[in-house]
Amino acid sequence: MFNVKEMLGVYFIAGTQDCLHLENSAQENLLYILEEALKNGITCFQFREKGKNCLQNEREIFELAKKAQTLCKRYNVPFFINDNIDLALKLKADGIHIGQDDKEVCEVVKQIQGKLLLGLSINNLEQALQAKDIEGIDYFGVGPIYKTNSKSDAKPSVGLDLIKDIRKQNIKKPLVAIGGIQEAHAKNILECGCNGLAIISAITKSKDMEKTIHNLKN
Ligand SMILES: Cc1ncc(COP(=O)(O)OP(=O)(O)O)c(N)n1
Ligand SMILES: Cc1ncsc1CCOP(=O)(O)O
Ligand SMILES: [Mg+2]
Repeated sequence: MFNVKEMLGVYFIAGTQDCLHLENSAQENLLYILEEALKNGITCFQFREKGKNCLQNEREIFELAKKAQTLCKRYNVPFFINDNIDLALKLKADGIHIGQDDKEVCEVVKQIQGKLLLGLSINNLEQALQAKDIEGIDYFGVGPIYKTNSKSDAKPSVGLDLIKDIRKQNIKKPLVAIGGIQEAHAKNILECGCNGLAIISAITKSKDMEKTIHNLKN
């Protein structure tokens, strides 16, 4: 239903913990920022309720995710869940994103039975080589490319070399870069062979969403 390479273009990720800097409640802020981002052309959204100050109550998380999903549906933008496979299946999300420290990827492929698109985080070339032929993985999230303030347990940043190395190995999976990405980085990253940019703070903290998303796309 969605074209994966196109979907990765401007891939926005957020949860309430990323939206504490505005006036209203973090939940209202998240939905407000998400709708602004949708209006201005993000191509994918990942609901990632995680880290310091995130919601703890399962019911609240479910209800908020559902509201975010309804917004994404209105704009025909794919809706992903981070980490929580049960939540993604329950909501009939479009996709799930998992990392190297989450459930083993082949187990996830089996569990989701083709019902969800699947993204896997890649932090080094060995991981990419290991996962390159696994059917059912739709894309790799490669990074952190630069230093990030949005994930306290992020791995050391890898720079653009990892993207170049993955493409030099002729790995064909769609790639989205993540970690510390700002508008000014977009051109360089895409020229290294990435299909898109995954972003938290450059969007949640943007003072001009239209300009930010336009610059990330062009
Ligand atoms: C698109 C995308 N790429 C990478 C990540 C990071 O996933 P992970 O390494 O599992 O870390 P957490 O996000 O779960 O803290 C991502 N979420 N999305
Ligand atoms: C979830 C995640 N995984 C690797 S870096 C990162 C955070 C990206 O956030 P930002 O775009 O604010 O650096
Ligand atoms: Mg994870």
